[in-house]
Amino acid sequence: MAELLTSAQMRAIEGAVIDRGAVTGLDLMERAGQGVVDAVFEEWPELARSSHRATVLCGPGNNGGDGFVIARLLKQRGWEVEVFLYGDPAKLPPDATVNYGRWAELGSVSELRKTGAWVEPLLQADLCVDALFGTGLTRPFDDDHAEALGAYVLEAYNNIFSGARAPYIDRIVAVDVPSGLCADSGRVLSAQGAEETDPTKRSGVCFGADLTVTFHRAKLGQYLGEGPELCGKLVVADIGLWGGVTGAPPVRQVDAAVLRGHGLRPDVGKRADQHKYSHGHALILSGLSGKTGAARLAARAALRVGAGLVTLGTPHAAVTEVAAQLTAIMLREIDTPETLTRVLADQRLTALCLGPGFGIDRAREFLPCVLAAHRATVLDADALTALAEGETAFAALHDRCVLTPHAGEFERLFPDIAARLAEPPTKGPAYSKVDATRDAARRAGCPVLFKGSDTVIASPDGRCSVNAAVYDRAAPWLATAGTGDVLAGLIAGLLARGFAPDHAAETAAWLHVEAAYSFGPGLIAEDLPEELPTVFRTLGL
Ligand SMILES: NC(=O)C1=CN([C@@H]2O[C@H](COP(=O)(O)OP(=O)(O)OC[C@H]3O[C@@H](n4cnc5c(N)ncnc54)[C@H](OP(=O)(O)O)[C@@H]3O)[C@@H](O)[C@H]2O)[C@@H](O)CC1
Ligand SMILES: Nc1ncnc2c1ncn2[C@@H]1O[C@H](COP(=O)(O)OP(=O)(O)O)[C@@H](O)[C@H]1O
Ligand SMILES: [K+]
Repeated sequence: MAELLTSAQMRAIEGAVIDRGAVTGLDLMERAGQGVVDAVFEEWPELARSSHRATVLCGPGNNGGDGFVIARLLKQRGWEVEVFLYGDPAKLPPDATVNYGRWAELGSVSELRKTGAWVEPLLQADLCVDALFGTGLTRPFDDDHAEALGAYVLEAYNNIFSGARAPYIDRIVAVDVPSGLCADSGRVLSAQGAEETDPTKRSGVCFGADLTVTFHRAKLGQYLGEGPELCGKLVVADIGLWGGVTGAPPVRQVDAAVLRGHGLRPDVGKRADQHKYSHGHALILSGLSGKTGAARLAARAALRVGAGLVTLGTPHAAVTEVAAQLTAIMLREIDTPETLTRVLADQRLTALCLGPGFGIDRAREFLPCVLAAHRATVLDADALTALAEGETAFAALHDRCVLTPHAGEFERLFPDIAARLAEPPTKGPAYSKVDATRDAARRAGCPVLFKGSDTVIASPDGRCSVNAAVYDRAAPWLATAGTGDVLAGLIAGLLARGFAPDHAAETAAWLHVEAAYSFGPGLIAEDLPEELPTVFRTLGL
């Protein structure tokens, strides 16, 4: 299980190991610098074959200290290295001071001045090392030096509005975190209101990288928001630390191991002595004629993910349309909440899905009955919009529900939380999608799955995981109509099988991306359920 750390958690792990006397901060800094150099040569083997030119930008903290180590290690390999320091050498923290001194025996340190004397060497270098700020970033680039850097980065290199990257810096490696990016939130810190007085500050500035080498464990901000785009490629270097997060529940990255823990494995998956009712029965409520596709997608996904039976609850007027397109999925006429209540008397119906293509008016009408049934329930799409309208419905949510909002639905459901998340992040650590989803789950009293390429799943007790479709799992072709309906169906199918709501959400989110990734570009929502058998085979199920 991979934990994604906040800056504070990383500091605590480092502090605990140092306090035990097992290692010194100086050792860790040396290993960190070596880890970056190793990763650079792994990524760009051509740089390892002969000596080259590097420009190293060091900041005022230990991230800068790592930069001095890297400068020394490259110099010792015969590289031509120029080092610039942003800050006062007399104020460097102790380990960085030692490494400043060691570097000073080999080369000079220039001040990272407002005049931008460092820009030219940077452009001519074969490698630029960004060791300005790491996990200690507390505010945006905000003073004179930073202004020059900011203006340069903004104009020439990495304008986060346009996403434009400078074509002329060959290779940029970020030490730990791209400078300017908040390691906890994946957001670029920015000065509030600055754009009104100075156009160069109209947004946050971040030194986007081609390669980011982080230490011990990945940080949350490398998987959230703009983090993946700005990190480029992410490598985690082992620097000999151990131990995980204590106290608050850690944020986990959903992976195959997490899924096996949730029961998606051969021995407790499906056994030969079981029959279809052992695997539960999901009821997916369908919309009116012309809107039934979404529920059919969800139903297909529920069946493929292993629910023993799946029934589509269909309004009378849509029965012919739906029936014409079903085979293994069953159909039941459900026109009113009263009929639904009668249908739900059958306790073998183990999970419900309300929302996809359902219609907001009908969702408003059915929601109280669905919630009163106290069955494991996915609320998606129109059900979320209806839920956002009424305090009574919201209060009726129970811990067997799962909410699956995308950003727009999240904003309707939790306007104050969304507003906080939308505020410019002026201080580090900034409020993150993880914080927002945790707050939402606490308020709702049930797991919330907040969609996106950085999907976050949180439970009311603070447990939280990230299922990010980024780096080598990027599947941007998931952004196509109907994939959300498939996700809702996957969750419903897993709920029907008896998965706990948060486990169902995590498992479904992971399989969803895995199926998309396995299918590849050209994917449409219909393909997702059909790709599941391949994913299961790959998992050895
Ligand atoms: N933890 C570990 O296990 C290991 C950590 N290691 C390395 O240490 C790094 C963390 O070091 P760190 O804590 O010294 O923080 P860092 O990112 O260098 O910056 C802090 C300095 O910047 C300043 N500052 C902040 N924002 C600013 C701004 N906008 N503009 C101007 N100044 C600003 C801030 O000032 P202050 O907020 O105090 O005023 C402070 O002086 C970590 O990322 C990794 O690379 C490895 O060596 C080995 C193992
Ligand atoms: N760029 C992306 N990378 C990975 N997954 C994405 C991306 N964009 C959207 N998704 C996923 O696709 C699904 C879209 O769901 P949703 O917004 O409800 O769409 P729809 O209502 O059309 O089904 C979500 O699971 C979301 O996490
Ligand atoms: K950095």
